[in-house]
Amino acid sequence: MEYQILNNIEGPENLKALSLQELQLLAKELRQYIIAVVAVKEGHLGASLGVVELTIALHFVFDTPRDLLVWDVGHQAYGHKILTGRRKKFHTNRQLGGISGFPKREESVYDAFGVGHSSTSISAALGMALASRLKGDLDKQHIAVIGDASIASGMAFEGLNHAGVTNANLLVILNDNAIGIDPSVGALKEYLTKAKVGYKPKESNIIEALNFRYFGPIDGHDLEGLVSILKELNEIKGPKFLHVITKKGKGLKKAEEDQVKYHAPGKFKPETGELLPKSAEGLPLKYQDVFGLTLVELAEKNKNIVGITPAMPTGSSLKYMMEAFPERAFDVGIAEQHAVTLAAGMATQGAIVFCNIYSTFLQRAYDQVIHDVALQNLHVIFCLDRAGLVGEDGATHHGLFDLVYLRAIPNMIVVAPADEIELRQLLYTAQLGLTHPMAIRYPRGRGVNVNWQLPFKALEIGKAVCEKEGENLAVLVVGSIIRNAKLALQEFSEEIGLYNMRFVKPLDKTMLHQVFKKYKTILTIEDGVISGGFGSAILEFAAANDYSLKIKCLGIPDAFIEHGEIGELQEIAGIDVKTIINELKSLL
Ligand SMILES: Cc1ncc(C[n+]2csc(CCOP(=O)(O)OP(=O)(O)O)c2C)c(N)n1
Ligand SMILES: CC(=O)[C@@H](O)[C@H](O)COP(=O)(O)O
Ligand SMILES: [Mg+2]
Repeated sequence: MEYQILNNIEGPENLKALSLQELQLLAKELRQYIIAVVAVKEGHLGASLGVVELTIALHFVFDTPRDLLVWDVGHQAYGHKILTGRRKKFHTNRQLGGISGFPKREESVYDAFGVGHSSTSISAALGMALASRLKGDLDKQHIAVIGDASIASGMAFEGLNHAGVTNANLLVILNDNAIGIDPSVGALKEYLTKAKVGYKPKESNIIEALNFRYFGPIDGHDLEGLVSILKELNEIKGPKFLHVITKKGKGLKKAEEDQVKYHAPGKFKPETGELLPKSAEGLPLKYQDVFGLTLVELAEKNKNIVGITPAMPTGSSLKYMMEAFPERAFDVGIAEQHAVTLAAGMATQGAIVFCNIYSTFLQRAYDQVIHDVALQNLHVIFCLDRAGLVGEDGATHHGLFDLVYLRAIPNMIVVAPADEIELRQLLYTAQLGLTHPMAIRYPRGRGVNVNWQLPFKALEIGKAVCEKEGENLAVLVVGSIIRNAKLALQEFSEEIGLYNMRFVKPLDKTMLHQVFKKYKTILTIEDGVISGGFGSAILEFAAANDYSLKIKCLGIPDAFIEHGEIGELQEIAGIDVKTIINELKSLL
């Protein structure tokens, strides 16, 4: 396809002179360009396709970057990136050294706020609006574009609640496509669905009740209508709310028909949307599926088992339990804080709750983990998927802090299985009448064993495994990064011992005393931040017991790690096989 208009767009200033007809052609080309690049380079697709017209209309009407535009989550901002000077770089999206898959302040002045985690846009845009007012800048617009799943999160409500009493120059645009990654849930979603079909009793408009002027719902693919209403809104001061109806995946039939799959579909044929076959035959299962399928097995045997996910049934594979036991598995929407306290409440009543949250998203519910779960020593089982480096989603999504923030909490058991079989056995162990909260963290992607469905066997809490005895040097590892350690050790003979420590808390002190008495040097390896993590726990153990061995810790250094392939990022962080080999050589 030729990009007659798009090829001449170096920034939003080039949009201003275009006619409506040209803007409509631009929408077609922009959509086509996103499809062409994402088909080959992968990434988030459906969300960006759905906001093509909205993106063009926003940059056409508003004076960006002077007017400040905040995209919630940011996975829908590909069109925004392309129109704001990154068209030629778009093919590097999410690759090492390339542009980020999410808006990022250091990447462009048009990216008013860095995003990745949901529901921050209203607070951020409100903050900007209040700051503008303090500076006397009263004409500037501050715009938050937020999806129907993201607006149902607590943070978004908090922002709306505050904005409604501020008179700030804030425009909240609800991009309502009735779906998150999975179908949206909750009473607000039901309300919005009714609003779409014309049920709009003014006196009970939830948005107007919060002191916003409400506009809509309008068709988010009608460029002319969008331009017209945005021009009107640009003249209105104070908090205002525009309800826009769009279709996720718009313009690619298959993406419209299977919106869950095409949220981030992997490679596909750009002409048809047909997914390129990816054979999984003979490959180990993904960790998430081992979690999901094992949970169903356990739930079949134990009726007290309950599952919770905050808006990630597909990504976490809790969907299997939702299908098998719909009354015992809950998708609570993007509500990590609620998910944790809900789990705590259930646990007080004897439910055995598996609360599955991506490691990075549990950060949002830290107080709930401490105050509602751990302080009351409730038996909630946190299953933290996507722990460690996640790859192309980058800094916002890596699960690198969990070992640190969980290890610090009294009563918590913190464990990182070495592979998916250990994950299965830990899930089994976790529901056997433990009296503490427990966090099981495991990585994105596939495991290492084809036969994962071994008979259930309880693993002793706080017990490490000696994989291999050595002579001078012991390598202590937690989690699936042990794979790199095993590969590295193939380069050496008998002198190096290898220990799968499994538990970060409680540590296997008996094993550690043996190790510290036997070896001269210790190397710890983890795929989390070094400061305060597993290696730190070993250093603390050594100090507490007056051991003066040489201890070296490998893990993620004190810096945010960008996006790229996991192997590339491991190299940057210094936890790849080659770096481990070099470390071992220098320690021997
Ligand atoms: C705090 C947090 N939890 C979960 C996610 C994972 N996530 C990314 S996009 C998304 C769905 C967003 O849906 P919506 O806001 O409706 O936007 P759409 O994809 O429909 O454009 C979810 C759950 C996240 N980014 N942040
Ligand atoms: C935008 C977002 O937060 C999600 O779409 C995330 O990218 C999902 O990650 P996984 O692909 O690991 O499920
Ligand atoms: Mg949505």
